[in-house]
Amino acid sequence: MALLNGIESTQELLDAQAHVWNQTFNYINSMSLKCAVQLGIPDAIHRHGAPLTLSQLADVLSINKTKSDGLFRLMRILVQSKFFDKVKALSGEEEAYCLTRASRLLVRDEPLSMETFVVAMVDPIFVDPFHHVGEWFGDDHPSPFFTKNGRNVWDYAGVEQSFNQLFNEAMATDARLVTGILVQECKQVFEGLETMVDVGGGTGIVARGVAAAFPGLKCVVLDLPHVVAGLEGSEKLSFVGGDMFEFIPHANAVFLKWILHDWSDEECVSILKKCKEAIAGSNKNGKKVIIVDMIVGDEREEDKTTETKLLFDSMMMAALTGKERSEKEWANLFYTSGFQNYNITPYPLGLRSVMEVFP
Ligand SMILES: C[S@@+](CC[C@H](N)C(=O)[O-])C[C@H]1O[C@@H](n2cnc3c(N)ncnc32)[C@H](O)[C@@H]1O
Ligand SMILES: O=c1cc(-c2ccc(O)c(O)c2)oc2c(O)c(O)ccc12
Repeated sequence: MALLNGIESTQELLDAQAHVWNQTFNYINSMSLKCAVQLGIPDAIHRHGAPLTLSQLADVLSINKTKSDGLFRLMRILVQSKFFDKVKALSGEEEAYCLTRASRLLVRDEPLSMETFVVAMVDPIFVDPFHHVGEWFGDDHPSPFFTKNGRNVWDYAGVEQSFNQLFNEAMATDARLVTGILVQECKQVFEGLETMVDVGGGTGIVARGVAAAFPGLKCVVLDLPHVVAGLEGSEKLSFVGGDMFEFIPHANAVFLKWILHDWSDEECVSILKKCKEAIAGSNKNGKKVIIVDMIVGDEREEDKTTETKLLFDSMMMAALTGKERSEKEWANLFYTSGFQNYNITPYPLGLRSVMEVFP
């Protein structure tokens, strides 16, 4: 006899309950990560230069002594989620915590640190829109972020300086990590270019790195006025405040990293048409649009990769009007915008691909 529609055995019933628990409380993984970063646990272990026992960790973090059992439990869940490892302490039998690859990326002030990214993305201002997704399905607003804040992300950044800074810093952490890989592993994409405009290039980290790596190349960063305000260029790098839906400075190539996934298909076609105009005047053979974004729907990939891409897709829906696209959806955008062909370098950047689109 079925215990519940479709559930035949006690084991199935209990497995289903456990699954509901697991998914309901999944956010506690994010919050535990937030707490580790807030307390500076990755820094403490890094500074010590060797694994730290629980009591050493409690000492260096100056936590309230009555809370050391809490620290043990926080570390236990973070070992489970692979942010720390447990090893034998140098001094003897006691167990001690060391960094994993993931928590090495959370050490503050390291060149490739993602600490600011984590701090930003678990801040209530970034999390709140997710409490409004249900409401958004019934209203006329373009995104749950809009439902919550009465403005879209970019307008909000224009009026709330703290949000603007947090968002730009979060993006900069990714730009730092990606730039080194781009200029080393994807040289062929930039070789031969004399001018490139990084549209929505934020604070200019990618453009600065690419310009430095290719001697004959000058870069322009186009971003909204509140993003580029006060930024200093150089002989090889200049900043332009403006709107990519209105005008994109002319160049041999346009670079778009983490731009098109922010926007709907119609909005992407408008952007891509402006990109086409920007490269049209160039007499170089190499004229193209270079896109760095994810491609979803590769059946050979691991479950966790697909899950992470779908998390990004949901984030684009909650924060903006964008989405993560399959290769077919990307190709559709390119052809609808008047481009003739494209070339994909799959996964030089982990979950993201590099797409070159030709007029
Ligand atoms: C997700 S961020 C990506 C930043 C950068 N490309 C990176 O990957 O680090 C999107 C960028 O697009 C910019 N942006 C949004 N609307 C824009 C517009 N209409 N014109 C130019 N830039 C815009 C934002 O200010 C932001 O810097
Ligand atoms: O990591 C990101 C996070 C967000 C984001 C914005 C507003 C929110 O309320 C929110 O919860 C998340 O926006 C991004 C984006 O727009 C990108 O193009 C690439 C990455 C991110």
